[in-house]
Amino acid sequence: MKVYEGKLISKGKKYGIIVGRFNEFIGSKLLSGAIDGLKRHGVQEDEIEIAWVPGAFEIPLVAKKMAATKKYDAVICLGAVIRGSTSHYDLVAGEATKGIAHTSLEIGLPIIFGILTTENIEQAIERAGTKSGNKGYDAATTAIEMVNLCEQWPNNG
Ligand SMILES: Nc1c(NC[C@H](O)[C@H](O)[C@H](O)CO)[nH]c(=O)[nH]c1=O
Ligand SMILES: CC(=O)[C@@H](O)COP(=O)(O)O
Repeated sequence: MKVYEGKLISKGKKYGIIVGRFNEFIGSKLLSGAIDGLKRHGVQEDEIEIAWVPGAFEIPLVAKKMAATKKYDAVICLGAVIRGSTSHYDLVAGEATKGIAHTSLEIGLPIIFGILTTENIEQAIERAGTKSGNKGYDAATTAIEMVNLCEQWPNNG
């Protein structure tokens, strides 16, 4: 029986990070967590490139542009969509999710979903480096694992 696994160590791989500026104080904590997660698993500073976008809705387009360059082995998407009092939350969260999934499948590159979608600010704070960990860090380790896993079936989209 052959079992495929992606190791949690990075050597010579490049990572693009996209972070939404909306709810910036959460986004910047996710970004710090992601950088920490990459560096702790062997990624060098010059192997990381970061793009800030206005909000989560803009993340898929920039993910597609970054992925299309073939310069990165994975792209990590970070942001925080926090429910307000209108239907805006569902639209922004839904489009960001769909866009990221679609782009990842279309281009055949790991594009990691590290966007918080929370009912309130407390839930977001809990997931941005307090009691529920840091989802940016988790997104970084997911990216490394997926890069190593996907390398086992090269050049087939
Ligand atoms: N409400 C949130 C947004 N809204 C902004 C959109 O993402 C977008 O920038 C705007 O509609 C212009 O196209 N973005 C978040 O990331 N988080 C939110 O809670
Ligand atoms: C998730 C959002 O878009 C949110 O900030 C919008 O809040 P509201 O629905 O109260 O306009």
